Amino acid sequence: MPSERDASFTLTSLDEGRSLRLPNLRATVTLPDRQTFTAPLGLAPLVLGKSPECDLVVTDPKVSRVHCEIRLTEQGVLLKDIQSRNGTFIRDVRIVEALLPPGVPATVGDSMLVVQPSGGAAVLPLSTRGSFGDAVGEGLAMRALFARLERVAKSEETILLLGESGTGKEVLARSLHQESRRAHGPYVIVDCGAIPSSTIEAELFGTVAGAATGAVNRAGFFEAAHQGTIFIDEIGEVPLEAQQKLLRVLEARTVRRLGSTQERAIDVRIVAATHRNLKAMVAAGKFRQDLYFRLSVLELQVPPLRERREDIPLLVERFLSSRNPPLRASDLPPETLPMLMGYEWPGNVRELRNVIARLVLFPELLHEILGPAEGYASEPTAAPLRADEAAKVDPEDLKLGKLLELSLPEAREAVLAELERKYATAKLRKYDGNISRAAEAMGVSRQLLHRLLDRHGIRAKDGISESTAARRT
Ligand SMILES: Nc1ncnc2c1ncn2[C@@H]1O[C@H](COP(=O)(O)OP(=O)(O)OP(=O)(O)O)[C@@H](O)[C@H]1O
Repeated sequence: MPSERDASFTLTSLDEGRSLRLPNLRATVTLPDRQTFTAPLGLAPLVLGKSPECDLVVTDPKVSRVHCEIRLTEQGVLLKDIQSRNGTFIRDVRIVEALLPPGVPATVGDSMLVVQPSGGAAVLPLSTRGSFGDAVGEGLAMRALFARLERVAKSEETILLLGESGTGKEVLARSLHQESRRAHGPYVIVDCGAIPSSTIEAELFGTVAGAATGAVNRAGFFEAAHQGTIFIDEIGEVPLEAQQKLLRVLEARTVRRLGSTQERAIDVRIVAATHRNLKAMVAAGKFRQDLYFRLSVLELQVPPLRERREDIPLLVERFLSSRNPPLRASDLPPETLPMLMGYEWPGNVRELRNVIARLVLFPELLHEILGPAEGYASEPTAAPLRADEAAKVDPEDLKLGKLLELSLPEAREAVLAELERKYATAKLRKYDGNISRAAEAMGVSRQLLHRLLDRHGIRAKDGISESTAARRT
């Protein structure tokens, strides 16, 4: 049996930190009836549990929905219980967090978990920089991603960025453009989640006068991106019919404006992104397989923030230093960083950026902001006030606290921003994350709601389970 420090069981840094030896490991769970569940363990940790959202789904009734996490580290395989009901055990000792020696069984529910090498190791190049364009990150996961981006930036290949909402796909796409040979050309962003499906083709490919009622001669986003880069965000939202035209553009590198027969040659580098599991959408008939294959030649996974907590201090410094006047982490209360490091970050880096902006104004809200009442996993808050009830609120009851230290315009903006955030969160919760229904109930357009969610780092509930699955596919 290999020793606990055997390199076949640890992440090992090579070439003075320029590459990483990644052993080929598998985690296998055997149920009492000998049924087995298995999954490869790579740089991304595996979450084990009964929930279909887990990476290693185990049907043992004594295993919790989310039971434990298995993570490969420089010290070995780290097994961490995630507050499971029946506990996680190594050699009959209940553990909170412990290194799991190779081949040694751990117990989860009535089942046995073993992690073992299964073939040769891979060597992953690591970036020696802690950034790629505007994106920062110094943990192994981001340095491995930056190394791949550095290599593909100069190529002309289409790139597909996958990852949960707020992980940084847009900032990476923009950085790819800046690091590419097209840096002096246009960079055009198309947010397919914010464009109504009825107009998406006109927006992408352009129109000629008379193509439809009121149509004018207009170039689409592809033409606008000529000699530059087009970033197609939320590509999973593109309707099937438009997907077919998109595939044709990707293959022929020509566009035909709606209503025209003329093909126009375009010279565009395509970067697409989605928080959805495109493979699952292909299986469900919602995304064309040929388009997926065309896009996924270079598929890069952007890890969620909870899997790279080591990047949090650097990101906090980045967000604070870009304020006016610039701040440092030491300007925040001392318990801030440990609390930020311990939070789950369902809205990822976007949520971190917004939390920092709020903490700068209201540091005393630390516990309220990062407490269990936030995020969609939490219970709904009390029903919002009706307009007639709101009118009865006595202004004398409002706690002004820190607001009194601000100018009136700043205080007004801070209060309105907070109201907007809580209102949108409550409405989305009520409509189970359905943007269209929430927007309708709020009396605003879907586009405005998208912008509002973006501003506050709120994540719509739809797609959460898909995106969790997307990390592993
Ligand atoms: N590694 C990073 N370094 C610095 N800033 C980052 C990083 N990742 C994300 N951000 C910031 O977090 C915010 C959200 O990032 P971004 O919009 O790129 O996420 P996204 O994955 O494209 O989200 P969505 O899927 O919702 O469109 C932006 O303000 C971005 O600048």
